[in-house]
Amino acid sequence: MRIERVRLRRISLPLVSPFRTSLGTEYERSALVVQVSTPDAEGWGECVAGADPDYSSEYVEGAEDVLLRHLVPRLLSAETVTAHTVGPLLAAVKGHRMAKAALEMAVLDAELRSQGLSFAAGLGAVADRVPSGVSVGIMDSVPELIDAVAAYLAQGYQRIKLKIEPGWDIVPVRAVRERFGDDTLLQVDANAAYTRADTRHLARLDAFDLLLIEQPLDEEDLLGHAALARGLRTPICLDESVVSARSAADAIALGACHIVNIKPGRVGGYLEARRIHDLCAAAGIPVWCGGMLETGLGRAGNAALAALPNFTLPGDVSASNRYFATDITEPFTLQDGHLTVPTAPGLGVTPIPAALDRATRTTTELHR
Ligand SMILES: CC(=O)N[C@@H](Cc1ccc2ccccc2c1)C(=O)O
Ligand SMILES: [Mg+2]
Repeated sequence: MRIERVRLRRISLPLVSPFRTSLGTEYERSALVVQVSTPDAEGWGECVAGADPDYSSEYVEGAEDVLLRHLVPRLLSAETVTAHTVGPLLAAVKGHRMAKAALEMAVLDAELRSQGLSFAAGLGAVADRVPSGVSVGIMDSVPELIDAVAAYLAQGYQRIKLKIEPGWDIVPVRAVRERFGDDTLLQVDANAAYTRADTRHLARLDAFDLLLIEQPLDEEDLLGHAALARGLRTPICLDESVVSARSAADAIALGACHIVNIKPGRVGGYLEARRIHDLCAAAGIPVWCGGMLETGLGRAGNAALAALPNFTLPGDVSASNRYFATDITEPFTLQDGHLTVPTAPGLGVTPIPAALDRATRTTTELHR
């Protein structure tokens, strides 16, 4: 395909409720929507970088700058581009995986739409719906947490993930386990808030029969996670540490993780996400699809990815209304605890022009 024009929209969507993690509290989602125009089709992508470089080194202004200055020009000057050649075309630019992922996603969307193929068909989905889990933030009190979890379970969420940090871990996890019983699927996510010195403290979580503990230590501390894995019964899951298929292979070989949270934006795109899925399947490591407070665009791609065979644990692909009162696409809704995998060509969803315009703060476009 020949890329004629690329449009970047900085958008902002208010969150239905503040979302607090060990990284801080978010009140709105600032994101970047990428639109690629080719003679055959339009393609849509979403950059998952947050407002601040706290989850990873990327942040939305930086992503916008590297796209405009270094990434988009490389695609506009190429004679033809396919989703599989985006990675090699951009390889000379180091890092910036979330920015690259957004561009590859838009090219993949345009390519699949022009072929009349859905993301699910293109990626190799084997299910037409996926079980939906939910990520629950740190709250001001345990009673508030219990009320929030009760509401999500009533909506049908099949798995509860609690954000934890030092000072908010054992007590809230015990309260949720005791209030909602042993059959509730429960896991925690520390966003790297602990250190190796916390091993004995984190081992106290073994009492609560958790599915996993996600990213307890610093993203670069693979040996620390391997040592922690030897000190805990609860399986270790990595998120921030897994930035590519190579880093997934290294983490698994070092015994640093038993489970992987796959996020297409964090690893450079849906094609690398599938490589990690395949590598983990070969290694007997189950995976699940993480969330980055995506709009319906990223949510559509993630629902398709989560339908691949080794995604055997419920992911954080929640309904749109977990985060947004109004999405920029038709909302994803929970049906019997599942999200339906889109079947229309490409992502299967497109932004609703009025909603996209309302959320748009700035638009920049580059032509050939
Ligand atoms: C659903 C979930 O827990 N997501 C991330 C954390 C997270 C939380 C808030 C975010 C806000 C803006 C951008 C990225 C963000 C990532 C995680 O699994 O670790
Ligand atoms: Mg996480």
